[in-house]
Amino acid sequence: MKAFQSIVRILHAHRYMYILALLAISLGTFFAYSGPLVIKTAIDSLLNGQPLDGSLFVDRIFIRLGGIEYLKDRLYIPALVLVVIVAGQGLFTFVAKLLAARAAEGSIKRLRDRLFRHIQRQPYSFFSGASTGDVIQRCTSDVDTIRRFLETQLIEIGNTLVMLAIALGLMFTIHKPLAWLTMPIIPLTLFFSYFFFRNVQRVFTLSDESEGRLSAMLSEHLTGIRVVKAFGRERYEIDRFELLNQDYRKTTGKLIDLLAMYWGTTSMFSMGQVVLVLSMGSIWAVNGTVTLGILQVFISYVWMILWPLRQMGRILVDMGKAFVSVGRINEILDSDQEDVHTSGGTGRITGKIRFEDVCFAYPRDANPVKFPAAAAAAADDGDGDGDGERGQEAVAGQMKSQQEDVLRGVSFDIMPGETIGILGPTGSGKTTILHLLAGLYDGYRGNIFLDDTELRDMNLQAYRKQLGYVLQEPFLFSGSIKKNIKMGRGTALMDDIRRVASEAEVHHVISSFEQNYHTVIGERGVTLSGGQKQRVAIARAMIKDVPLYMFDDSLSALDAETDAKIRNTLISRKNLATTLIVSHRLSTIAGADRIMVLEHGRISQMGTHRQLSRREGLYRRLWELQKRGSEGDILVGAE
Ligand SMILES: Nc1ncnc2c1ncn2[C@@H]1O[C@H](COP(=O)(O)OP(=O)(O)OP(=O)(O)O)[C@@H](O)[C@H]1O
Repeated sequence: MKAFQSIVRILHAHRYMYILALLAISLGTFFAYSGPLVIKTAIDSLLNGQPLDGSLFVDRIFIRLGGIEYLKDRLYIPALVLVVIVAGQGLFTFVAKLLAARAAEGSIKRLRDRLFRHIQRQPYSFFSGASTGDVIQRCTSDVDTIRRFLETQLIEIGNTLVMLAIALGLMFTIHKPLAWLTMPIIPLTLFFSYFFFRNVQRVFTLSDESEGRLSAMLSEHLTGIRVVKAFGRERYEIDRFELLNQDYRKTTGKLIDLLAMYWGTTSMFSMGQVVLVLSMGSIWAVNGTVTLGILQVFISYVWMILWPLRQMGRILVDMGKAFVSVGRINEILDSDQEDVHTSGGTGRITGKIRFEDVCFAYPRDANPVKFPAAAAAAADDGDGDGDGERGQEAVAGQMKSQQEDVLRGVSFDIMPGETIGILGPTGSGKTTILHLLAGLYDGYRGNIFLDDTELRDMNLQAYRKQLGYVLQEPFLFSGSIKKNIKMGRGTALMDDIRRVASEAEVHHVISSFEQNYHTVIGERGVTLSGGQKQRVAIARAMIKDVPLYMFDDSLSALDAETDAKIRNTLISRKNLATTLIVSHRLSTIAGADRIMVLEHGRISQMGTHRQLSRREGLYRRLWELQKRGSEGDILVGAE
């Protein structure tokens, strides 16, 4: 029922067009049924001389056109009436299909827009738990399943109902006993179709989920193809794909089997029905109980109602699929959007930050959408032995650990314009601090103040516009380098773009490309190295000219010299903006105003390089290691 309501909601904006389409298809059906009636009246009255009793509208038309005697000598007139009827049927069917297609396309466009808008407004946690391939499948394949249903099948449901109503009305007016004989096929087919529909829904859910797993695997595989190649895992991946593909084929095969069973059985019903009407009708015609014209009408009508009745199977298949797809799309649409506190403060921040006893655990099972593909991937331990159980245990264990605090009572103050280096072993919570500061996760305990406003009371959209955040894994969009950098500030001029690119030490690289800033990167363009990508991402953040910058290990792919140059630039911008630099490289953060050392989700040390290099602790140990090694950089974790 919910799925049906959702379909109505999807159609709502184009409901009048759809109603017009239904009206047009009903008129088309009316014309279709009028044809046999004209032939019946011509046979019975014009050829066999029966009087026109006026009980049917066709009789009345014949009387208006001049009556039996007049038309007998002008048989071309009933023939012309037939031509008009056929043309009318064609015209109205065309109009109905056109309107239904337009209404469906319009509704589906709105649905796609709504889905994309909704996905954009999902919290960060949605994406960390999402299976990209599965989400793409919901936005494309599932949406298309609904489009097909709305465009072709929904109107057919209306058409079938109208056809049955008109046919039954006419048949009972013309000859009651023959009309009763035509009835058994209707409940029989509807009853059978209902069971068929239930089964289709069940099997299509399996098939759609199976397709989701296949899409997810494909999307992940294409993203990680370099790892696959580097580890020589092609055979394993091929086997995994073939297994999923086989599963998809199997579930789709079940659907085909169901359809074949449906067509076979309803064919049998239909033939039985035709034989029944034909044999009884012929006996009654021989007895003189029915006229030849009436028999001809009934044979035509039986065929005419059989087709849409049997079509019910196809309609129900598509309806079952559409309901499943609507359910999968609703899982996304029903999930809560990110609360960006639009009513909160939108003022410009100065870059003053205060963490007060902040504790945080990543939310468990944060994604409300069930991703069968992700579950299957989690249960696959990669040794190809199908040992799902151990895999499932691993997932449960992982879930448990996710509930533990990853930040444990973190407190610090940062003044506007300060540069803070954040250092700590892997998993100590460095990125988590930046995540919280960017408002990507709520649910922390304690307080985070920006100036004197708690983050929870700030308008996140307005606040995030004041952040320059360079993520650990820089992502550039397909398009020109200029377009990518301009994402930071849409109004930026070419001079600004060149300036920030120089500051990020990437201008000379871009200038060496034939089309310099217009060089297209990504799928259809130049592939940048890891370090070049990082630098373009840094330029994109720098062009924002904001009071707070956060660099999450963003200089890691750079050589020591470039790293030093960018650091100097950041330091020379001192007092312009507060800057947080997370790094594993000691040299990257040694020049910061203060350094925060994180261990196991707690701040173990905080101070200037001078202070920390003299104090007992992780920083000093690392610093001494560096001094002893003197060559190269010391990376935290290599201790
Ligand atoms: N989205 C997430 N869901 C659940 N747990 C997470 C998530 N992101 C990180 N964690 C966990 O939180 C802990 C801290 O992670 P965080 O990314 O903050 O560490 P980090 O110090 O930045 O590490 P690295 O130096 O390797 O980047 C880790 O144990 C990690 O497994």
